[in-house]
Amino acid sequence: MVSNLLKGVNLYLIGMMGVGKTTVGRLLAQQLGYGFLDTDDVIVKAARKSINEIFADEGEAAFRQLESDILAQVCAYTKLTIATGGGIVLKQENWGYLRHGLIVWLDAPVEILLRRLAEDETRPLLQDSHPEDKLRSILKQRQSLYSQADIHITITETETPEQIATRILKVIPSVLKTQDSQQQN
Ligand SMILES: Nc1ncnc2c1ncn2[C@@H]1O[C@H](COP(=O)(O)OP(=O)(O)O)[C@@H](O)[C@H]1O
Ligand SMILES: O=C(O)C1=C[C@@H](OP(=O)(O)O)[C@@H](O)[C@H](O)C1
Ligand SMILES: [Mg+2]
Repeated sequence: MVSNLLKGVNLYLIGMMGVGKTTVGRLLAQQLGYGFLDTDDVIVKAARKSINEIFADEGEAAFRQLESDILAQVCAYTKLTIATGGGIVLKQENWGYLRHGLIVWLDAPVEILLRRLAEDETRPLLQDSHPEDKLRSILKQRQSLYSQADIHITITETETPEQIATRILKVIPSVLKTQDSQQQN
């Protein structure tokens, strides 16, 4: 069982908006018998405002601070799957928190992200006249940061959230083995 191997270590899902962190994270938590948290949800509940409202009223920098505060608090707990917001990788200090757990990068071509988010109005950074260009420039800025994850999963158009969760669970043992052997050296 993967959950026995993990010994309560948290899983953090990172990656671009629309890739499925929230959807797949919830399934992974169920399959592992873990709790599930989404940093955006925690922020919305605490602020009693939508992400759009926080960006509009307080600005992106204030949102990023709330995001870091949440991350600092959740890493005190174990047995959690945490879906992060796509921009969590931007702050260097966040990596110190993410590294408490196993970091999974969900990656997808921009075309897929764009199709999924075409009708979506809840991502303030995409409320732009050229959402495709915006997504490409955000990805360019973040790609090297996402690539610091422990696990890289590139999803395809037709893969269901269940199939993606299963694929992640399959690769976890090999990553844990590598980390164990690094610690012994
Ligand atoms: N594997 C998938 N196949 C099809 N649609 C998906 C898949 N994963 C997520 N979605 C859909 O894509 C949108 C974005 O998913 P979400 O989990 O909110 O992504 P993120 O948290 O990474 O922004 C949602 O409408 C969700 O239902
Ligand atoms: O990529 C980003 O900067 C953001 C991604 C969003 O979360 P999802 O990645 O869950 O869409 C949310 O945190 C906010 O709109 C900013
Ligand atoms: Mg999300």
